[in-house]
Amino acid sequence: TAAEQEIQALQEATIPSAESLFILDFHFSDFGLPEDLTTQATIRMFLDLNLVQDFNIDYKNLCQWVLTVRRGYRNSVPYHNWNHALSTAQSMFAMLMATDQFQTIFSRLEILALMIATLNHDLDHRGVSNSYIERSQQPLAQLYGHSSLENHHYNLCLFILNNTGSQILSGLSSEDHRAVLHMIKRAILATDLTVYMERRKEFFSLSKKSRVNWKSEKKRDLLRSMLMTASDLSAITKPWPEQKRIANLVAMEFFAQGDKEREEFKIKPIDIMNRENSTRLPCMQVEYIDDICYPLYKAVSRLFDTCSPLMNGCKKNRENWLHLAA
Ligand SMILES: C=CCCOc1ncc(C(=C)O)cc1-c1nc2c(CC)[n+](C3CN(CC)C3)[nH]c2c(=O)[nH]1
Repeated sequence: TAAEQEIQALQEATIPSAESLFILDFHFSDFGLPEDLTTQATIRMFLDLNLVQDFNIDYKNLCQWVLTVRRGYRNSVPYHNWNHALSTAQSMFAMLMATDQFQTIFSRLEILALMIATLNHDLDHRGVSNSYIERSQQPLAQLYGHSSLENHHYNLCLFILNNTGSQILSGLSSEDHRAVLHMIKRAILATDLTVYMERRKEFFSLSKKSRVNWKSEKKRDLLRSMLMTASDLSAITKPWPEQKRIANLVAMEFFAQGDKEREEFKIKPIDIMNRENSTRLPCMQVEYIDDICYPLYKAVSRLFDTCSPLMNGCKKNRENWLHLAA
């Protein structure tokens, strides 16, 4: 079948180096990257983090797993699609590869969990938020209640990992298997912005300490969650042409939800989802950066200065949006 041929082609492909794919760069953009190179870039990340070797991952299973995860995203959705999943995983990869401290703070199993979680964190996203799902009483809301979407993303991640032919965790001991699934679930649920807003205060105070004892599992869990959000929102740190392009995709998706909310629920959508506010998009972006993004990148950069390109990119985009808002 076509799927089997695609797995075969990926399995036989010579995977380009990280340098030639620019996946070590914080300013990486997958814009224009052909689809088959996006799957090869994912394989390259797993290879260069030594995960294939450390966890005895069968290479054919890894290829099938990557292709199945890619197919799990809807290309009908402007922003929350495979490209967003890949960029999120690449941001995590760039931070992990740039920061020696992460190699000592995190175990190999934690690195594996973060890479699986970033790639799977928005699986089957429909381009609408939790609040829309809950209001429209979609089955997902009945099924999962709060963080309904993130629970759905995790369950699909689990489904693919259990699928014959894509069981990349089959080489793990049962203890490691249980531990990595727990960390993957925590990491995916951490990408719900409400969870991030609840937990970030503790992280910000940690970032002001001169020294942090990362031996504590509680602190490492918090750090993993914050790095998930830093990766998830990393488009806000990209060079202006890329940020502008992404903002248009996000706006398309948000305004489409706003239109549906007006149509189906006869309600006025929130500001960022209200197409009538599109002229105020720049100043909404400045607010978004000030309230949600910049404080996170500042805290991460304070703890790990190798990640400061994320903070600087975010600061630069604030200036760019402010200039447009004037
Ligand atoms: C209409 C949207 C304009 C474009 O918006 C964007 N463009 C680009 C990026 C990016 C990451 O590069 C991000 C955004 C962007 N994303 C936003 C999100 C989801 C992460 N929220 C949540 C929902 N709200 C709670 C109610 C907080 N507000 C946002 C915003 O104002 N802008």
